[in-house]
Amino acid sequence: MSEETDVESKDSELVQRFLDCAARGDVENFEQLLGAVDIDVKSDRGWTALMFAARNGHTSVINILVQKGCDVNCLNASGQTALEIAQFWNHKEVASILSQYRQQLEYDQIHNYYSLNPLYRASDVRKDAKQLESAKNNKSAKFIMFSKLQPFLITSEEKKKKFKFAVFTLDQLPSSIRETSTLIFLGLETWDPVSSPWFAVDLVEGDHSFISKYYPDGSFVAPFPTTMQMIQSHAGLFAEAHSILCWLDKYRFCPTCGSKQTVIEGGYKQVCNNSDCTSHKGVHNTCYPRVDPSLIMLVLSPSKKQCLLGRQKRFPPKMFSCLAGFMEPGESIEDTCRREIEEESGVKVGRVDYHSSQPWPFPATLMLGCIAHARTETITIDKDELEEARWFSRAEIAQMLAGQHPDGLFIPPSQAIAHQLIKSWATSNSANL
Ligand SMILES: NC(=O)c1ccc[n+]([C@@H]2O[C@H](COP(=O)([O-])OP(=O)(O)OC[C@H]3O[C@@H](n4cnc5c(N)ncnc54)[C@H](O)[C@@H]3O)[C@@H](O)[C@H]2O)c1
Ligand SMILES: [Mg+2]
Ligand SMILES: [Mg+2]
Ligand SMILES: [Mg+2]
Ligand SMILES: [Zn+2]
Repeated sequence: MSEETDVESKDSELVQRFLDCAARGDVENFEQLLGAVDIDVKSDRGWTALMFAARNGHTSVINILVQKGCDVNCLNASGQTALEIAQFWNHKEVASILSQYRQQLEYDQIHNYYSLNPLYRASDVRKDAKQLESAKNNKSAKFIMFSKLQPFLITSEEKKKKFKFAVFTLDQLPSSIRETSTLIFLGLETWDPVSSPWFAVDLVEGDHSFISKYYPDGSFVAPFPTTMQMIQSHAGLFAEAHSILCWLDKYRFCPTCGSKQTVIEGGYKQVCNNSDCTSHKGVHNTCYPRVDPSLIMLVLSPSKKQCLLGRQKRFPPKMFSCLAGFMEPGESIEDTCRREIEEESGVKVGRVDYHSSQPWPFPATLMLGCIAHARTETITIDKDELEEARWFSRAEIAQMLAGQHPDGLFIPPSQAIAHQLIKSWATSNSANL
């Protein structure tokens, strides 16, 4: 047996034991295996530990898994969730726990990567200087670190090959850091005003040895593409923190009069220090963080049998994706979608249906995902934007999704909304699509 297959078989043995402990409700052995395998690892039939525990009504295993941040929404090969399994086998207590999590995640909606931020943003707390100050001194406050717009990440022990933030507590944070750094108020853990507040710390130059003291294996990383491999809840925290920090970094001076600004409201607002500045009068949106709406669309052919994908020059070779473009002032979602498709491909679009959205925090794009229904088929590409664009059949998309396209063509990974748009069409039975 080669070394590699040896490692693989040890891994699969661990996975088997892990799933087996979940199925039997063997909490003691299950907890011991938690750090050794991916918490969402699946059996051959696509069953996770959560599903096995749900099948047999093991409430204690379910509680451990949900608290560790397992994927509650995941589907097995028959398309069932753990909640549906618990309901089917009439395990009421398990079903009640899982449905609470389902509500928290507003699970019936599609949640794209970077959008699962678990915090309550509590704008009332950040707007009240007194409450904000007491949140900063709350003994249960949590702090995540950034330096020069790079997040400080560690590998996740629950989900192998994934990253997460190193989370610091108040007593681990040198008081000098709190005085010199900007603290971004990210939100509270629950609606309860006394629950743990979370902050992102933008570290300035200086002695950061406290970081490596607590997390010697962590590092500051370039956000893209590493943050595409984070546990989902932390990807949501990253999206919030990174967009705000990029805004504070680039908009230091008042856009109205050019004076220096002061950061208030936990990083969510900047005020101009010039008392004569007109930004102090009336409603001014220049002092709030920006979000740039952008459309991304899967265009379906008039027969609905094909979809349109394109390649930008900067894409990795053989990757095709949905067409996309920024919204311009005074446009509706539908207007932007029709204009960008016609500009980039020459295809004329009729109806536009909204699908789902995704924060794209590089620095602050909001991707609005749509299904667009083409009225014409002829393609004339805009060479500045695209290298190639063509129609793909459902069968060809299925090959790309499975990584089995004969020419090696592929689509972006599941974390990209483009992937979700393409997949939902390729796997849908709806006559409308
Ligand atoms: N997730 C995906 O699969 C996927 C695929 C394609 C594009 N995208 C994203 O969609 C977004 C828009 O797509 P695009 O680049 O094709 O847009 P686009 O087709 O509008 O062309 C980009 C050009 O738009 C202009 N522009 C107008 N407003 C802008 C703004 N607010 N910020 C930056 N540039 C602006 C710039 O000149 C830029 O070069 C980008 O953020 C891109 O990263 C995502
Ligand atoms: Mg364009
Ligand atoms: Mg474009
Ligand atoms: Mg454009
Ligand atoms: Zn000003």
